[in-house]
Amino acid sequence: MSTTTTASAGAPDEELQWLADGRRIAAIEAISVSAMARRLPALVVRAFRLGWRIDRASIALLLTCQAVSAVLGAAGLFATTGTISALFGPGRLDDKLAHAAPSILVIAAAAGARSLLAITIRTVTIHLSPRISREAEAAVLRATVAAELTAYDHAGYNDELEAADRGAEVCVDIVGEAQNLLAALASLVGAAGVLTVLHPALLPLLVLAALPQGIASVHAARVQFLANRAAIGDRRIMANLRWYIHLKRNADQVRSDTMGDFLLAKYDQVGRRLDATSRRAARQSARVSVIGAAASGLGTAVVWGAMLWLVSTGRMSLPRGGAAVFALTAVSTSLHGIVGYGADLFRTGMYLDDWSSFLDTAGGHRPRRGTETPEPPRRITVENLGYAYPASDRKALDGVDLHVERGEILALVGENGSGKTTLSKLLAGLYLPDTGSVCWDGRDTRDLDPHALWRQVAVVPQDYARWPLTCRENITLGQPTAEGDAAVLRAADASGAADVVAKLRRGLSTLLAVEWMGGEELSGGQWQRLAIARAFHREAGLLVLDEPTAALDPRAEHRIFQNLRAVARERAVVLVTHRLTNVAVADRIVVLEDGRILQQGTFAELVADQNGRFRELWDLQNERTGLPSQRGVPVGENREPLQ
Ligand SMILES: Nc1ncnc2c1ncn2[C@@H]1O[C@H](COP(=O)(O)OP(=O)(O)OP(=O)(O)O)[C@@H](O)[C@H]1O
Repeated sequence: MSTTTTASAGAPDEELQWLADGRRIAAIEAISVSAMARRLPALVVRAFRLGWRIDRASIALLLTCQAVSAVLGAAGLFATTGTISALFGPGRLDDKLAHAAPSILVIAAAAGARSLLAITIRTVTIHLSPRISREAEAAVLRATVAAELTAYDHAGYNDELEAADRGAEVCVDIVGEAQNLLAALASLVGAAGVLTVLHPALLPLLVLAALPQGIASVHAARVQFLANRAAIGDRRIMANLRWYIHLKRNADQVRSDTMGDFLLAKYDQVGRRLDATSRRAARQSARVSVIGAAASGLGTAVVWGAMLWLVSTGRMSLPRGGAAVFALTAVSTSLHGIVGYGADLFRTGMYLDDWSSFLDTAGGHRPRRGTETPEPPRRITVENLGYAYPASDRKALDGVDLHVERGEILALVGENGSGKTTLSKLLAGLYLPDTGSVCWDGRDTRDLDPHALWRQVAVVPQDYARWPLTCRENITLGQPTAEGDAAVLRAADASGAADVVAKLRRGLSTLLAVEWMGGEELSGGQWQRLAIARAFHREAGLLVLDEPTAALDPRAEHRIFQNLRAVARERAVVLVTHRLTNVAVADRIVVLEDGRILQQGTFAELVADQNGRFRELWDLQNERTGLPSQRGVPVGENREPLQ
């Protein structure tokens, strides 16, 4: 039994879990209901400010419509009370009707004008909201693109990114909700004025009656938000599982490995965890809402009772009592509106907090490096380099010293996890060292402007991107050189991608995207040829090739390594590969083990070192191919069981 198996025996399997920043979740949970209510004005301002940045005219129009509508609402209500007083007052019926006619006209005109204003407000909001959402999404995209690559390795970053995406999605609602809240507030002011004129005691009573409902609604909104926030992780895991199951790249394995039921069971397991969270939240928010509604119902009964008492004891005349019924209904509708819309706005505001706090977080990962612009490097020097991934307590690289020069091919070899890819990323300035240094012509990568540095870097990563763009754009990456297609075709020729281009329906102009996006699909090796072509096309001083020929056929692979010497003439080339026959092309080979350099030298030197790791790996590879071993012993006669 291996050590690993012994160590893990008896321990329960780890479950899928989404890594979140615990401090942020705790801060969200600590927000009290009263703090939430106090934030409402700030949220309204924020909604309009967001809109203001995008379309000032629309926001100005919305605010004007809102104000005019409020004034008309108050005028209508005044006219209503005037009409009721006239109709219920003493005198002959035709006199009363004549007296009420102007008020009725005002009511009709105000109602008509308010309808028109409501249509205008709705139209402008519909037009404005998606643009706000798009702007919010674009802000998230800009922030992620501008952040350091290491941001993705920090616990909580992906969680916040996810929450920010959700925040950007709901931004579409915020202007509408702020509008509704303002409209309800404006109606309240008008109706409250009328009610106070009728009797000063009614308004405070009504506000008291609505208060419990208000508190309960905001409380329920908070519970709902926290539940949604807590469920983000599980939702994200489910989305990822769905993606793994759907993905065309995995579809054959899901079938041939008969994994469907197993994966669906995993999906279901996370789903049940999610259901439990939602159930808890629904129960909690229902409890709060019931208490709020009961208290509010009781309060409303008290208000109506008070009004009846005022009328029956002659403290308020009957016509005034009739008018007060209207005013009371208007005030209570407005109050309920304020409570409901306020709770909506608050919930959206919390999502918006996620959005803006992610912009801050991503901002926190924005490169803090120098501003010097590097030339294509003549020599890259690595001294005492140490690096550990943020989420790991093990060093991926430790005490590494090496150099690579223009015109030179440096090969990095070593077993899986020995640190080759990490080292190549540090050479390319994608990561910065924790200790020691990486210097381009004597200048520390920490002091260089990152974008200027990356313009001097061409990378073929192990997992290269398959951009849903045209074939030409997949090679130029949207950055054509002055030579245009001539340079594209030259790079395609050197990488073997020219054969691929020749077979495409519209050559370089063919869209390369999965079928459902209207493009042609390539094979894995064809994509890899394009990935190499894009690196050859880039006018960069450092070329990093990380397993660049893993998917290539022998002829294509041969061509790449034949051309590599010519490509290296004007560049420093770093080649990472497990195929040791390919590293014969390198000027120097560095063998890594557990993040440290174990050996370095030329191919001939390393093969000649009978006891070295390179020679061991070389023999193992040759054994498998059945080629005569470099020790001169035919492999077939020297087989030992591989561990
Ligand atoms: N994003 C990451 N977060 C945490 N640890 C990582 C991360 N990427 C790599 N590692 C760890 O760093 C070590 C070096 O990884 P690296 O990818 O550099 O190895 P490699 O030599 O390129 O491996 P391979 O031959 O399999 O490509 C490994 O132990 C790996 O587990």
